[in-house]
Amino acid sequence: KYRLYDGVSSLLTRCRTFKVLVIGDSGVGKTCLTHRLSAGEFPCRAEATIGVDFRERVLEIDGEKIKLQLWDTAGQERFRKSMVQHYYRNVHAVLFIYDVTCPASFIGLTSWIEECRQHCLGQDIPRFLVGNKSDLRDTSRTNSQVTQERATGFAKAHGMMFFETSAKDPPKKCTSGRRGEGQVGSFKLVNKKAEKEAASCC
Ligand SMILES: Nc1nc2c(ncn2[C@@H]2O[C@H](COP(=O)(O)OP(=O)(O)OP(=O)(O)O)[C@@H](O)[C@H]2O)c(=O)[nH]1
Repeated sequence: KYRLYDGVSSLLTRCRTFKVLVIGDSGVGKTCLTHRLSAGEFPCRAEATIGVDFRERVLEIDGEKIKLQLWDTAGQERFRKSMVQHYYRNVHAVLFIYDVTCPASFIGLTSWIEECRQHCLGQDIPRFLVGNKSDLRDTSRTNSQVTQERATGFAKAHGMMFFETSAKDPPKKCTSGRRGEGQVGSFKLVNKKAEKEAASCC
């Protein structure tokens, strides 16, 4: 039986939900990143996503509880198929993920941008470029990796905020607790202009 108490308590616990779409080539680490964001740890094993997996993270921003609903989508075409149109419905933000040690996954971003265009994703929807696996970055082998300069230029050209991170070994959190100082949670902001924008939006 539905009681008044249940109604009031569900009203009190309800919070605004934001749908965040996570896209990128297969193997770039979408599952591991969303797992890190929701559970705070690197999963002990990750299998190829089929269709979509959902994870959640509740944040408190300026005293208000906000729920991020992370849509971890399959990078492999054969596991996406007819579901794609559902991914793009009522999206609040998109994370474009690539692997910093895999230039092909960076080049592949153009087809993910094209997919967004085909599904009429509005230009007003915030887009974030995320270079994952920074723990594997080898500074002596810049040719076989995606440099931060290259990614910064790409992000600027496509109106995205750019972060580099590692689901496995994330950069240390900002200790001062203030925003816009180069890090947002365990994501490291690379673009200075974006840094200012982040200070005003999160
Ligand atoms: N070293 C390192 N390995 C990572 C990191 N993130 C993911 N991996 C590894 O990369 C592989 C692929 O990770 P997934 O999270 O399954 O990749 P995905 O993008 O979800 O792949 P699909 O589901 O096929 O689209 C796994 O072996 C992970 O352990 C990271 O930050 N650092």
